[in-house]
Amino acid sequence: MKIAKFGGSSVADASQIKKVLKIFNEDNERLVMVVSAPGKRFDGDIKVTDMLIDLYHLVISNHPSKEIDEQINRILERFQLIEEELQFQHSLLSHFKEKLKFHIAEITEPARLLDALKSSGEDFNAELIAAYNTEQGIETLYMNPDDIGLYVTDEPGNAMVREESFEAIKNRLPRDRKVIIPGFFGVSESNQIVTFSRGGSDLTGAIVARALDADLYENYTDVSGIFSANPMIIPNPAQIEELTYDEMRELSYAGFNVFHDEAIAPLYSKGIPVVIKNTNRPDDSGTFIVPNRKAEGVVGVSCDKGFVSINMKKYLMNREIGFTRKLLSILEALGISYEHIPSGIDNVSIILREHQLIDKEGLLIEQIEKTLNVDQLSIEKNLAILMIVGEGMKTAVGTANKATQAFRDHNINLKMINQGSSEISMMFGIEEKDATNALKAVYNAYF
Ligand SMILES: Nc1ncnc2c1ncn2[C@@H]1O[C@H](COP(=O)(O)OP(=O)(O)O)[C@@H](O)[C@H]1O
Ligand SMILES: N[C@@H](CC(=O)OP(=O)(O)O)C(=O)O
Repeated sequence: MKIAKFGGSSVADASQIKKVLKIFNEDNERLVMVVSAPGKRFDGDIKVTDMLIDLYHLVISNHPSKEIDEQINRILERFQLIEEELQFQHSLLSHFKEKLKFHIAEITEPARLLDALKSSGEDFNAELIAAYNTEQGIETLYMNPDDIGLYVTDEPGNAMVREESFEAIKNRLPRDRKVIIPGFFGVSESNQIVTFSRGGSDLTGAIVARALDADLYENYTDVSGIFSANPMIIPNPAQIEELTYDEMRELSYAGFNVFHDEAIAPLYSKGIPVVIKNTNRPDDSGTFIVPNRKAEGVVGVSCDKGFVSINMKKYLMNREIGFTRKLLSILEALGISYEHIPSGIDNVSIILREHQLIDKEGLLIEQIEKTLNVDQLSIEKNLAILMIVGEGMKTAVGTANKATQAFRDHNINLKMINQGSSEISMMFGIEEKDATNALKAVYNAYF
């Protein structure tokens, strides 16, 4: 059995939806399909998820109801166009309008309202596509996360799957009919809609694949696989045939947003392979993501912005037992997670995503000063992290050389280097302003 997830670009309009349904219907192994909200149809278009977020802001800032209604209509027009172009007979538009109005009228807590509205793009699309497929003669069930038992933690906008979901989904999903599920959200213990982080429909697909012990998780998008670098920055980058789970996780975490960095986690224990494929060119072989592979050298280079480094220096830090534990306790108490901790004998830095510090920067600094008594403390913002990744790096000699030489040749100031113990990735901290040049220089050094 295969689980197929189709991203926003694959379900952005009627012609894309027809391609998607052709792929879904032509293979009986494809029992379950997960869909995103309609994405961008052209450069400059707005994703339905972003239109829903705008709707939330209008509601929450008490804009006149006329403006709120206009935004609701703009969102419904996307679905109306899809219905018209599909020549769909049983319009769902008034039902969708009622659902949006219901969320706005009933949900008072802002973070809850945001998640309920944000989830609606996926929810409406799944219901519409399932009804259309049924109308075309292929009985297709729409099942939402509540129906299938996709239970998540209660962290608005950043949910994680709860363990009991796998058993529930396995028991509740029928095997005798095609099913379409909206991606991107689950339900919490208190029965609230909670979304994953952005791009999270990939996670829904992975969760369903694990629950049904699928043979393959197919992730359809608008490119024919994963490239060695972001194609928006590097023209015609080399395509990757096969990646390991660990390589994918490292690369997607640091900027390969073609696949959500947390979507590998549910697949690990069962070793379910993933293939990234192109809805517009379904016969292209795509990129496989597998538990293990024979690897040589560097497979990909990625770069992501928006990092902060909190740098601490204290003379004889290496002799102070418990220093790092106290530091990590401060982060834990403030609910902050970190990405890297490069350190020296008398200094340590914590690398964080900048958004983690919203509303917490002052408190964090205060706590560090009060508890750790450091000699120097500074915050460096606007950092980018460039990663080179490849299982083959474990055995290759001189890998770092090429990158550092590329930085030197392009006059790029290297702020830090870190290699994890798994030796499949190397991280370079640079200034955000250098990110594009650095990626180009390092890509050319390896490929
Ligand atoms: N290394 C990479 N390989 C392939 N695509 C990449 C890579 N890095 C970034 N991308 C971008 O990811 C896009 C697909 O992801 P996304 O926009 O989330 O698609 P979808 O709408 O299918 O969810 C591609 O169009 C491409 O521009
Ligand atoms: N629609 C959501 C979730 C998602 O996964 O979308 P996509 O498959 O288009 O990346 C978002 O824009 O974040």
